[in-house]
Amino acid sequence: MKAVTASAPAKLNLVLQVGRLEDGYHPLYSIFEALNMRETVRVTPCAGPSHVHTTVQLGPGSKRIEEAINALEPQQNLAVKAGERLLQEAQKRMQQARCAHNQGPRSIGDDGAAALPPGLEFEVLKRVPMAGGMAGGSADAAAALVAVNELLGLKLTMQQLLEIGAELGADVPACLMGGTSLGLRYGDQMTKLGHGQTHHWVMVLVRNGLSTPAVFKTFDTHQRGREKLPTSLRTQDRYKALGPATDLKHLLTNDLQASALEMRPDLARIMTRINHTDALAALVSGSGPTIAVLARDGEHAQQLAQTISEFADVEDCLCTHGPVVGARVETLAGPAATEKPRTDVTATEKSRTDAPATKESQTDPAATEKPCTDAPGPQEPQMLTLARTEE
Ligand SMILES: C[C@](O)(CO)[C@H](O)COP(=O)(O)OP(=O)(O)OC[C@H]1O[C@@H](n2ccc(N)nc2=O)[C@H](O)[C@@H]1O
Ligand SMILES: Nc1ncnc2c1ncn2[C@@H]1O[C@H](COP(=O)(O)OP(=O)(O)OP(=O)(O)O)[C@@H](O)[C@H]1O
Repeated sequence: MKAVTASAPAKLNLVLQVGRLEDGYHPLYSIFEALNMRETVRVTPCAGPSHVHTTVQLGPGSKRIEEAINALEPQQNLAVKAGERLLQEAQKRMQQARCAHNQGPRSIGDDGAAALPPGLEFEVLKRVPMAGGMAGGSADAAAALVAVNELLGLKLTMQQLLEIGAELGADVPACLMGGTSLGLRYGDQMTKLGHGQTHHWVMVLVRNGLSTPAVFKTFDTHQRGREKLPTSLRTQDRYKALGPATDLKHLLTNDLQASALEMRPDLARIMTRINHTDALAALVSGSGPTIAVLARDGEHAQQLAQTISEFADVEDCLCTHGPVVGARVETLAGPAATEKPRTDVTATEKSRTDAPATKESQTDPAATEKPCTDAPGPQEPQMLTLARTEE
């Protein structure tokens, strides 16, 4: 059994409308755009229990984030959770095959060529900030699902992966699907919106993360939940989400923004200063604290990144764009993700004098961005109703 490497994108909620708390979760009406900031996960079978090592490529904060992620118990890491979930699925299938064939094949493959490994080794190359509101952990889970599906020859469809992904975290389906997508209910009822124009963003990073449950809690304290949410895509939203930046700027909405800004006065100050630049628009990304700034084009994004990176409390600015393809296999036996040279330095780092803001945010050579028209892998259904069923 060979190593498999897969990648998955970060997300930005172009629209995030939030309803009132129901059974521990808030219903949503959200339009996601997959960003060209990709997490890469390399999976190898191993003889012992599953384990994970993460390398972070994020400029100034990398070492700190690396330590925090590597300090997590393997079973708490979303990449491991996702991979183990599929390993269990493979074990279940093998058991069923054994019963059906009375001590039949030892593997999940029809030929019984290889036994299942006891565990999996994950090497994660992280380029999405931790607890930044861009679904970095969910992207790790999405990449791990696609990689382990391939490694174990499970042949699960996109629909099946989306169902499993939704059980792991609310943002995992968006990272699997990529492109521009609508998420209803808990973000688990997904529809792909088709092919949109490219949008250029500056992702403004600050030093400390924000906990998603904590932001939802503040939101509830102020009873900010909408009584009613749209139950299907609003036509005007589709055009704005897929259209040029000049139309998109009129769509951007985040119901969690007020709560995130309230919890973090530093963000509120940065937002005020951004509003005095010539950016088309700015909003908090998901539950924050990252702020997404919409630019006219790539050059404008670089200029904005240069300006904003000088603001107080801004740790770094990353230029990126979307929409891009969802989770996909990159190579069947490529070099370890962590062995790849950092050819993708991107950040406008305040502390770095030799790195002008002229490069795009990450593009792993193995994960080179392509327009989302070439979305590979399992077939994408148009409308998907996923695991979290109504009680
Ligand atoms: C805010 C968003 O990023 C918008 O895309 C997502 O809804 C959050 O996605 P996520 O981080 O993958 O969230 P999960 O890991 O599933 O949930 C973390 C916690 O956030 C809260 N949560 C999450 C999603 C949701 N629709 N309502 C919630 O109240 C719950 O307390 C939950 O226990
Ligand atoms: N592979 C992982 N990468 C990052 N965090 C992880 C991972 N696995 C588990 N976690 C836990 O999940 C928490 C949130 O991580 P993540 O980086 O996905 O936040 P986020 O980007 O704000 O998420 P979202 O936008 O989906 O709300 C972390 O604080 C960490 O404890």
